[in-house]
Amino acid sequence: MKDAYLVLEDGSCFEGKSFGFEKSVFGEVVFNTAMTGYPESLTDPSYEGQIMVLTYPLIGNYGVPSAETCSDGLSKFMESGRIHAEALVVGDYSVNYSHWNAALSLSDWLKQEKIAGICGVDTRELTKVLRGSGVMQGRIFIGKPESFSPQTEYSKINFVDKVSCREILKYNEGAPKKVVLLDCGVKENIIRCLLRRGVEIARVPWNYDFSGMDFDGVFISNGPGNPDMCSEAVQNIKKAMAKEKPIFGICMGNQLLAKAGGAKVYKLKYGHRSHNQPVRMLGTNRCFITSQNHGYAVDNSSLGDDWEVYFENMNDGSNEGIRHKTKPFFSVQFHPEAASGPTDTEFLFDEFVNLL
Ligand SMILES: NC(=O)CC[C@H](N)C(=O)O
Repeated sequence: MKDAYLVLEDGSCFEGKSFGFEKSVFGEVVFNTAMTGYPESLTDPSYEGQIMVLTYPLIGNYGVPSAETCSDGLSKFMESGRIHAEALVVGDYSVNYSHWNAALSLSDWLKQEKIAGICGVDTRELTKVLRGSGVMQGRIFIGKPESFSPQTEYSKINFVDKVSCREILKYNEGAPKKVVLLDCGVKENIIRCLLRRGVEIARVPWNYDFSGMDFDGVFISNGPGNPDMCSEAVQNIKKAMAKEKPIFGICMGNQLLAKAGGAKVYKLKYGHRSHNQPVRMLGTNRCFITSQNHGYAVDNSSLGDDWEVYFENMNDGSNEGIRHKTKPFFSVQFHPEAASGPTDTEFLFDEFVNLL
């Protein structure tokens, strides 16, 4: 294994060994504290442009499932057709793996997908740096480290345009209820969750003006990067709101619906990326443990009078969802589809489909 380094924009340097594809890449360095789920997280399009650091020390021990797809083109086990993270940074890489569903090792998968990976890094120490200073950009070097200063700002790149579908894709055609799915980089388990509830889906590109389509409801997906880069989507969501049909959004979908309702988003210091984020449904004592992956959040103080906070994060009080006071529009910042993570909030898909 070659020596490999992660150099952060503040100059800190972490040394490890390359266990993935040998290439120098850069990205926004973010940490995820989940204990499992690296196949799903790596293929989550919301990680486009980011270097993923896993704090759980033992990674790779259950291998990676196969990339096989179903007849509708959706992946059987992954969240999209490829790895989206720019690189993976772990503590102990487990060379031996064992799982009923494993098809190959994590190392072989990274090499096959041409994604850099470093192991042997004290990822908890690295996480303390990111928690202290906030997320920052970093670069992976193979062989010997150099100094690094980012050329482009993460927040100025339209990553959604890189991961959204290019043409309309239909699923379960002919079903009685039709959902337009605005694809900002949708995780495939969201599509599976909707299909299990018997709806037809028209998956449209992130900037497609779907307002003239025939639909019973709109779903706004998760997606990478800064929601302020998606103003075309916000305009089209505003047009859809005028029709007063049900709208449900997840993660980026929460941020875009909030923006369409006139609210603002801001960047969190180091985001929420884990399987154990506690959220409370406002106005109740119902708490749920949720799976999350986001760096931006809706500013509650900017919500208009027609809107209310639906969920709040019990760690830091930040917004975890919004709801219109009189119309069937709601969205959440966490991931009710899980994949990976707890499934406590999957009932939100039922609420959406029941409204159609
Ligand atoms: N998973 C997501 O949809 C993330 C939304 C947005 N890119 C953020 O980081 O906040």
